Parts: sequence; structure tokens; C-alpha cells
Amino acid sequence: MGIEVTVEGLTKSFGEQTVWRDVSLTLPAGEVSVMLGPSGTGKTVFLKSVIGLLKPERGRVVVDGVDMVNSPERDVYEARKLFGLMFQDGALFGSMTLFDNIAFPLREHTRKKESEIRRIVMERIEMVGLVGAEGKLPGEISGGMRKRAGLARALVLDPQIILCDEPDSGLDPVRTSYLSQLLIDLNTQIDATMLIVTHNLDIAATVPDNMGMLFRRELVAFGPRELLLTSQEPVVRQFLTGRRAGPIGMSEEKDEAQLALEGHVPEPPGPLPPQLEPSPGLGPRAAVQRRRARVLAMGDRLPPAARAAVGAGPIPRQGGPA
Ligand SMILES: Nc1ncnc2c1ncn2[C@@H]1O[C@H](COP(=O)(O)OP(=O)(O)OP(=O)(O)O)[C@@H](O)[C@H]1O
Repeated sequence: MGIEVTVEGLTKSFGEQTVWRDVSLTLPAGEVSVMLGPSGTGKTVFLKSVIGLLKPERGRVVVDGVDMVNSPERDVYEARKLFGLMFQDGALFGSMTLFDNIAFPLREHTRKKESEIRRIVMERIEMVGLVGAEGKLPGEISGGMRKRAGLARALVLDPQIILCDEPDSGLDPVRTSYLSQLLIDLNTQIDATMLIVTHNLDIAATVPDNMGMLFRRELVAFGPRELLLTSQEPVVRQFLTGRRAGPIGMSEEKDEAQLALEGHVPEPPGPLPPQLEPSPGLGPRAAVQRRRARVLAMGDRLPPAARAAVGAGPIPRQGGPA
């Protein structure tokens, strides 16, 4: 099973500009989480901070006992091997075949023999549905195939934590649906902890076990999918419905006066969209049962609408009649 990631009181600035402050959350082991937020709210900066490529001024990110913010670089480098990273553009080397691109981390970071490398690479190529394309150059394939190749490369070192930065960017809706299914199938097969940064409403609604949202330099919410999907928080509702009315404006946020002028009342949430199931033949996703037990144990830390959506029922009143 994947590893839990604990983020405590994280604050990141560039010079005078605070990107976000006091972000705390836990990515539960082996579950899929999505981080949402309007453009420029620091989602990519958050991913880079989790893996220790950027250093926030305050707070901790604890992975397998290592603080990715404050530990010596040697320890951070070792802990980074637990991660698989998928960048927006696939970040493939243009002059290398897909096979060589996907084999690159194995050749760079391990002493495995070529025969072993071939076995692992072909296994991952099959997982992401690229069999037959391994000899092609990145420039000879579609954007969707490049993304899947980027995902295959993120998987070769058997990561326990997978970070995906906007895996859907530039994909058409059909390819995005395939990608959503692929992410759920991967989680079923390798049980890794996954964090996906996206703007895509379909992915947000159907893929993750947990969701979070960054806005106005803060983490507005983070919790089980039911928490955000039933939320009445105006910024969350606006984002999840993709409407213009609400606190998010063209240049990130509207001021209070503009908002009052619009007299905006958010629409109540409708029925919860179902979460994707693993493809037939893969068996159940282990994270589902674990998450259910974890969420039910949250008790009254979940608001009533989210509890109802989880199927937990109302909290019994203490001291009242049985
Ligand atoms: N290395 C850097 N130096 C200075 N500022 C930076 C650096 N990296 C990011 N920023 C700033 O931090 C803010 C957050 O950027 P980030 O790319 O994380 O946003 P995002 O939420 O991922 O946006 P998008 O959804 O558009 O990709 C932006 O204002 C950006 O200009």
C-alpha cells in the first residue's frame, strides 16, 4: 500500500507574494486525492513543495518519517525515490523513443540489467495501453499518448506516491474519460497514494476519494469527496459548477463589493455523481473499503450533508433515548 503524506502549517512565498499560507492536510495512504483551484492559486507550487523541489518558509511535509521541507538534502533525495511524477506536458525527451524515455529513470537510478529493464518497461507500457508505440518518438504520437507515456515513466520505479500535474491538459473529453479510468485502474493495480492537480470538473467529480481546493492563498477545504461535492461554500460550488457567478473572477478573485452587486446565492448541490469503478477483471479497489472505514470514523467532523452522502446516517445524540 502507498504511504501517507502529512502536510502541516505549510506557507510558501516568492519575495513579497504569498502563494498560500498555513496549509495542513493528510493524503491518506493508497487513496486518490485531487487538488482544485483557479489558475495561479499555487497548485503546481504545492506539488513541488510536497516532493521537496521548492522549500516553503514554514511548515512540514512528512513522508515516511522524512520532512521534505527541513531535512538534509541527502534524506530528501532518498525520500524522493518513493514518488512518481507526471508533469503537464509529459516532459519527455524529444530525441528518445518512448521505450527509452520510460526506461530512463531505471537506467539513471538503478543498476538493473537491460533484460530486467525491458521487462519492467513493457509491463508499464501495457498498463497505460501503449503496446506497439514503444519505438516511436514523442513528436510522432498524439498528446494523449504522450501523457500516458509520462504516466508509464512515473510508474517504473514502483512509486508509493504518484503526483500528477494537470494530466488532462490539452486532451479532448473522450481522451480525458479514458485517462480518468486509467487513473482509477492504476490505483486498483498498485494501491499507491495519488495526488492529482486538475481544473477538469469530470475528473474532480468521478475520480478522487478526497478533494481539496486552494483559493485566496488558503486551503479552503480538504476532505472526503462527499465533503466538497455537498459543500455550500460559494467558491467550491462555483468551481464545481463552472459558473461565472461567484467569488472567482477572470483575474482570480472578485472583490467583496463586486460580489455584493451580483447578489449571488450559490445553487444547492444536486445528487452526487458516482465515483468510477475499476475496469472489469481488475477486482475491487482496496482503497474503497479502507476509506469507508476512515470516513465513517470521522463522525461529527463531517457536516450532515456529507455524512448523508457517505451513507453514514445522523450522529446519535449522546445521553438521549436509545
Ligand atoms: N519559481 C517561481 N518564482 C516566482 N514565482 C513563482 C515561481 N513558481 C510559481 N510562481 C508563482 O506562484 C503562483 C502560483 O503558481 P502555480 O503555477 O503553482 O499556479 P497553479 O495553481 O498551478 O496555476 P495553473 O492552474 O494556471 O497551472 C503564480 O503567481 C506564479 O507566478
